[in-house]
Amino acid sequence: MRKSIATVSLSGSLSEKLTAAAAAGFEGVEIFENDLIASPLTPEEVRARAADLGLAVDLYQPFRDFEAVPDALLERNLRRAESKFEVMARLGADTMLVCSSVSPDAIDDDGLAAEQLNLLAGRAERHGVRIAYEALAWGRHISTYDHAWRVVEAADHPALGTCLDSFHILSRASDPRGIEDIPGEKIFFLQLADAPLMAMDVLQWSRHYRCFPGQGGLDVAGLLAHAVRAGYRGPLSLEVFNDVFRQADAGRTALDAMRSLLALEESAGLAALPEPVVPSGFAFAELTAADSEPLISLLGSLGFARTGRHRGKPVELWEQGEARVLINTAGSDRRSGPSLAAVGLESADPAASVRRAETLLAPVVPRRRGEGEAPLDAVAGPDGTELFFCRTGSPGHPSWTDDFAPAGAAGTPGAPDDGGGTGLGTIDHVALPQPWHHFDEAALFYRSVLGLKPDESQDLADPYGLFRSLAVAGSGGTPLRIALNVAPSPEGEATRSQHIALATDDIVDTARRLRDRGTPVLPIPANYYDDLGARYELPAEQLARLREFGILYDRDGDGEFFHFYTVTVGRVFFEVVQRTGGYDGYGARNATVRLAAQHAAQLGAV
Ligand SMILES: O=C(O)c1ccc(O)c(O)c1
Ligand SMILES: [Mg+2]
Repeated sequence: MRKSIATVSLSGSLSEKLTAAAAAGFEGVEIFENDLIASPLTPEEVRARAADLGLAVDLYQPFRDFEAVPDALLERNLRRAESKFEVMARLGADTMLVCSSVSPDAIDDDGLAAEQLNLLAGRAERHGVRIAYEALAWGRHISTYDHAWRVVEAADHPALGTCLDSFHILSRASDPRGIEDIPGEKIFFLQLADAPLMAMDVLQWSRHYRCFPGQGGLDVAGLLAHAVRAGYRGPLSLEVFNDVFRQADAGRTALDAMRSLLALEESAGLAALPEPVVPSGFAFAELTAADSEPLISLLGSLGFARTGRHRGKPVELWEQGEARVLINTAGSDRRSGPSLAAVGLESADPAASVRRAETLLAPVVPRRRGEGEAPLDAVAGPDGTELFFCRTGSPGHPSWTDDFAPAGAAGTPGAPDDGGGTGLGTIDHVALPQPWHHFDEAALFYRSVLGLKPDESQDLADPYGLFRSLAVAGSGGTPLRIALNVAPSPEGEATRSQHIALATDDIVDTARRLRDRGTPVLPIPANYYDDLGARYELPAEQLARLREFGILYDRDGDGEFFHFYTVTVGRVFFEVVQRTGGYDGYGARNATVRLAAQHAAQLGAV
């Protein structure tokens, strides 16, 4: 369907908003009145600018506080409307949004509201304009979509229809099935917005926390399907009031918005996109380091062995069990230290993974491929992490591992025969910090592009601010898991630490081996274990082991989670985890202790 966006959803000047919307592929815009009033461009110039960009002005909005007023006010309101119709003619807009009145002057009388809306529609018709009447969730007397429709139906004018807005409908938990009782041609406009589920005043919720469909907790796809079944064929228009988007780059927000609409059409059964290929696990995690010594020393102490060297690039492969880490010493910044630059995702069909990603506007990473090297396709995630689609060691398919020549000499640290591993077998998850103003974008990206399912998002206390985290995961017994987070730092900049979590079947055994090998582990305060003893009836012996090795603990039903951390090198640290009994989380309740311990360790190091 045709895709539009309200200018209120994007940052910048009106002209910047139009440019961003067009660049992302939108076909129309809703012009928000304040954006026009604040613009130095005349309505004619806005119209010409939009036309040059291939954008139609689908809606002029909003006109407020019109209906059900005493006679004296009615005349004034009609005059006000006339002057807006003139502006609309200059803009080339043919539909005006009128939102339900919030004015104390409005009278609680549906008959009067209908009568006056009929008058307004008559005036509009003479200007070639249609009126789309929308119930604001906080309207004074009319606040639900079905009520607004009853009034529109009673007003019975061809130039009057209704505007449905998913936020107003779903925020009030109205039953959207009633949309199908409205004749499609009387739904003049459809505005789409999602929002995180929050218990708060609905006006504040609407004006500050709306987000693009797929980024919140409302069933926008279900609502859209009802509107289409009712016969609605007009634009799908995003109207998102959001404090973060107001500050973010408009071009980037517009792309995020378009990705949201593409995924929404798919969810509502209106369009078929290339199927997502849900990654089944991690092929590798790639760390870049100009000086790889500290990293090599840490990986070696974790029991990893250097098993391969890339045939064409300064990249080493380190392995333990099925956990693979690449160390790339080319072109990275010496000052920032080691960082996680890429992850390999196991895909049953890498080419199909890329097709899906491209369709959803993920930037494809240009790839220089040496002669005879396996094809390796990557897209960039919202934080810049490269995501490679891999099919590792599958007979009959090229594998990225073929590009590595065996490495490692007996007797050197990290050589395959240096005494064996420490029980670490796979990458359990990776944690990727996100820029704070792209957090919602990241959630939608991983969900739509990779077909991962988001968990509930968590807001946790960090000693110096708020730590926000959202996990996304695939399916199956050992699903691919990625934790997205935003953390503050004392300098006010987001903490950019990334981590790789490695799984063991016996965490105490692994911890003991690591201690023997001198692996630097993050110390956990004794108070934590006193509290753990009070909260859970853990056997004294077990509690003592946890305390001894700095292991954190969480429980969910019958499932248990044990985990501890290494120190941080550059931007990166490792976590060791053990899951039992179907535990599906990440030990979020321990994050506050972990973050405090990391801040303390950092201060200690300074
Ligand atoms: O918050 C508002 O005032 C407002 C205005 C116009 C809309 O379409 C809307 O949904 C909300
Ligand atoms: Mg609206």
